[in-house]
Formats: sequence, structure tokens, C-alpha cells
Amino acid sequence: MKIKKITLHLIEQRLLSPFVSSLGKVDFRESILVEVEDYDGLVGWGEVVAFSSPWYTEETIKTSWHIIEDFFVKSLLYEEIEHPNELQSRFQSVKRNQMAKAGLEIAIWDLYAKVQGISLSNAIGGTKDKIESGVVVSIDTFERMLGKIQVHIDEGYKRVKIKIKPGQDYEILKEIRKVYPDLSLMVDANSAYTLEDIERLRALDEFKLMMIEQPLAADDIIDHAKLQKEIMTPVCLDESIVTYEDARKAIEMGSCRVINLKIGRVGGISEAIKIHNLCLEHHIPVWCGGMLETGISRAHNIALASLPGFTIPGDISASSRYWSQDVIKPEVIVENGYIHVPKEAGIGFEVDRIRIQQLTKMKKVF
Ligand SMILES: O=C(O)CCC(=O)c1ccccc1C(=O)O
Ligand SMILES: [Mg+2]
Repeated sequence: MKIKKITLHLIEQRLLSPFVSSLGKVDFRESILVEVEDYDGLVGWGEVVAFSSPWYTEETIKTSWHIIEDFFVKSLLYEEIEHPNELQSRFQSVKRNQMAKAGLEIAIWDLYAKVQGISLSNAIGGTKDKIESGVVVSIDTFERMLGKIQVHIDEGYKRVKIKIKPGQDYEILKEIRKVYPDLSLMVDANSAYTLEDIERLRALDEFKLMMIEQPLAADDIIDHAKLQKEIMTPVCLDESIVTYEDARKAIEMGSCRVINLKIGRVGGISEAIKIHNLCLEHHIPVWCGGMLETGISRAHNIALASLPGFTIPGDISASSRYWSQDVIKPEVIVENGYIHVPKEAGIGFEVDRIRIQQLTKMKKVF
């Protein structure tokens, strides 16, 4: 493959309903869509999942644009690339900035699969033709949270994750379990607790949660290991796992029993596959996290989640969960709790250029 042209599209959409976690609220979502084109006119699509402000990780839309434009574009254009796995070493001179790296890397994975004429799922060794879909319920009043859970159960979702924080945890879970004693239920704290809260977190054991996601600091694996010894609920790490090395150390330390994998957070599909393989070896289940993404990143998530180690339904929901109209055709739909893994070449969805144009705030061609 040789890349002839790279286009960055900055788009903005309003979420159908605000997303609220312990870290704050998101109403509007900016995204950078990355388009790479080779000399045969084949096009690969990627997405940078950083947010407009650095509330979830340190990257932002602006920092990732800067990193891509000023450090990566020149080193990729007109260069022979045999396989997307090479990109990790090409990106090595830039520390971290995983979401900027991932945005480009996944576009080149899509292009690579299209050049081979195979689906992205196939290209990465996916084994499933459908994946289980889970959904996330934001922090809200108990009444509205319970109402949303019922809506999502009716929509067929296989698993519900609710966002929690101190004071919005035990009581809401008690209410949920009264109505849904057998629901596949998990919680995500986005680092809202410390080791001082061990008693409070141990109290959640009675709810038989599938896991508690990222209860402690985003950069911690030591305190999570201490916490895991004190509670029965499996600890899942999200923010703490940014590289393969983070995953290796967390597993060795006993910091978690489950890992949430996000392509953007770990710098691309190649790194995500390595972490997946490590987890398979160590019998650590993985699942695919969500980033309030457009259909492009969602399509990459679907391909990733078709790997055999993804044994827990991910935060991969339908396009209509957040968007009035997605940027891909057809949109992602959930049927009886499953999402079909496309067999068409690359990500397996058409990108809707007219929709992208409607949403574009800025565009640059290299
Ligand atoms: O896909 C969803 O609906 C929400 C996924 C989610 O929880 C999330 C969304 C944006 C940033 C961080 C997180 C998280 O998993 O912590
Ligand atoms: Mg999380």
C-alpha cells in the first residue's frame, strides 16, 4: 500500500441524550474522521475518539489534530506500507498520544482489508459472525435510570452498565436489583473512589455485579490490586490500560479480573490484538468499550469484538443510541441483542459523505 492522500474531517453532532458519568456531562460530540486513499483510489476510514476537552484522557480533538498533522502525515504519505502492524514502529518517536495514533492506524487497517478484498474482522482473525451488544445508562434520577433500563431491555440489549459515583451507587443498585434480580448488570465509576471507600465498595458485592469498572485512579494498578483482594466483585480496568505493558503488569499484580479494550485508548488495532491475545493466555475476559463514537469507529469496534477473547457483551450499541443520523450506511442495528459482523470488504459499511459534509466544521487535505 502507498498512501496518496490523507483527509481529516472535523465534525460535530449533538448527542440524542446527554452522557453523564462521575467525570461530568457530554452534550455535543466533536470527532475527527480520518480518510486515507491509495494510488488505486481505494479509501480507508478511521476516527480519532479524543474528546473536545481532556476529561477522560489527556488528549483532545486539537492535540490529536496537531499530532497527526505535524508528526504523522509526512511520514506516511507516499511511503510503502506492507502491513498495518508496521505503523507502531513508525509512530514510536511520538510518546503516547494513543488516540491520534489509533485514528490513523485504523484507517490504514480498513484500507489494508479493502486491498485484500476481505472484511476487517477477517483481516484481524475474527471468528464470530455476530457479537453481543450491551448498553450504558448515564447517572440521572433513579426514576429516569430505571425507565431507561426498561427501554434498553425491551430493545433487546444483553447487558446493562450503569455509571456510578459515591452517593449514587448502593441505593440505585438496590432499586435496580429489586426490579431486575437476574439482569446482567455492571457498573463504571470512572475513578470516583479511593481506597478509603473499601467498605462502600464491598457493600456492592451483594448485587452480584458482573464487574466494577475503573473504581480507582486512572493511572493506578497498585491500589486496584489491594481493592480486588478486599471485594468479591471482579475489578475491570479501563483508563489504567493504555499499552500492552500496562495490561501485562496489571494481570501480574492481580489488579483486575477483566479488561475493557478500547482501540483509541491503546493506540490502535495492532496493540488491541496483542492485549487480547495476552488476556486469552491468562484467562482474563475482555470486552470492547465505547467512546460515544460515530459509525466509523463503531464498525472497527464490531470487527475487534469478533475476536474469540471477547466473551462479555461490550459497550457497542446501535447507531440510534446516540445519533439522529449516523455517518455510515446501513446504520448499526441491534437485533435480539446481537450486532451482525459485516462480511463486506474493510469495515463493511458505506460512509455517507453527504452526512459528513452536513456535520463538518473543518476539513484539511494532505
Ligand atoms: O458507549 C457508551 O454508551 C458509553 C461508554 C462509556 O462508558 C464511556 C464513554 C466515553 C468515555 C468513557 C467511557 C467509559 O467507558 O468510561
Ligand atoms: Mg469506563
